[in-house]
Amino acid sequence: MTGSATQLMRVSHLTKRFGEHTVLDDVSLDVTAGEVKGIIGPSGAGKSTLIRCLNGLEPIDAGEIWLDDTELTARKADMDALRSRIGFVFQDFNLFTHLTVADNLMLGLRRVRGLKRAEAETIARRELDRVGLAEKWRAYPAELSGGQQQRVSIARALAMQPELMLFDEPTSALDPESVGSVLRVMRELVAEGMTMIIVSHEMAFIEAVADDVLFMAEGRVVEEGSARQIFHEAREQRTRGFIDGIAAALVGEADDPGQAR
Ligand SMILES: Nc1ncnc2c1ncn2[C@@H]1O[C@H](COP(=O)(O)OP(=O)(O)OP(=O)(O)O)[C@@H](O)[C@H]1O
Repeated sequence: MTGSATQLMRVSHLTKRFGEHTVLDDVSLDVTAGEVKGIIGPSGAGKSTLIRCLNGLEPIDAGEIWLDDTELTARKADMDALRSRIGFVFQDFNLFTHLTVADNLMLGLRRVRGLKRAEAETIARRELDRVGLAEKWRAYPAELSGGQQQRVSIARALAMQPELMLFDEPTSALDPESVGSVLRVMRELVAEGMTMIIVSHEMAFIEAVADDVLFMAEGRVVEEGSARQIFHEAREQRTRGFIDGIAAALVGEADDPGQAR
């Protein structure tokens, strides 16, 4: 790939259709190493689909996705090798429910990275400790709260030592108390300089941590800019309407304490 040495991912002119429905329409974006990119937009904008395409979970119809100098979308791409460089955190955790936390964490290390049990265990314990759940080593996912399961899922992704972490609405399935615990772990990753793409409806969090924000609607990138620009000085009417709508909804919640989170 040409361009700056610090560029980690490049997405050019990506188009994705489900049948007749064009869900992503000519989407382009660049991610530099250490950058935190937030993706926001209304329901159905294509945010989750985009992030699934970036991890090779959805085939694309046109365009290219590059990770460093390797094309993810090439027909002969080694997807296992590429995916082990990209950590993915799903909305619904996606832990294996029949495996303990320990085995969830070690599975990729042993199967994909081919590590011996002792090596895998050292890494897995370190990552579980990092998300504050060392004591849950032998627990099963069902014995954990949603927030704890999501932190295990983050630890599992981190154990593979990814260069890039993708988060697809990581807190939207959680109760309000758990949201804070997951966002705290994510803030620590930001502080450590992890490269992250975060799809989230937690606007205050995105505004606080993102270097760059993409506002999407109907499968297109409507506007991209700094958090300050998107949240306070948006150029596009569509972006302003979305941000103002959220602000109005939050004021409504504050007026009605029964609805407030
Ligand atoms: N597997 C699928 N098959 C058919 N249509 C799909 C599929 N996945 C998503 N879609 C459609 O693609 C569009 C974009 O969905 P997507 O989940 O990417 O949006 P989103 O911006 O993440 O929305 P939300 O914020 O509600 O999660 C929607 O119209 C959705 O119905």
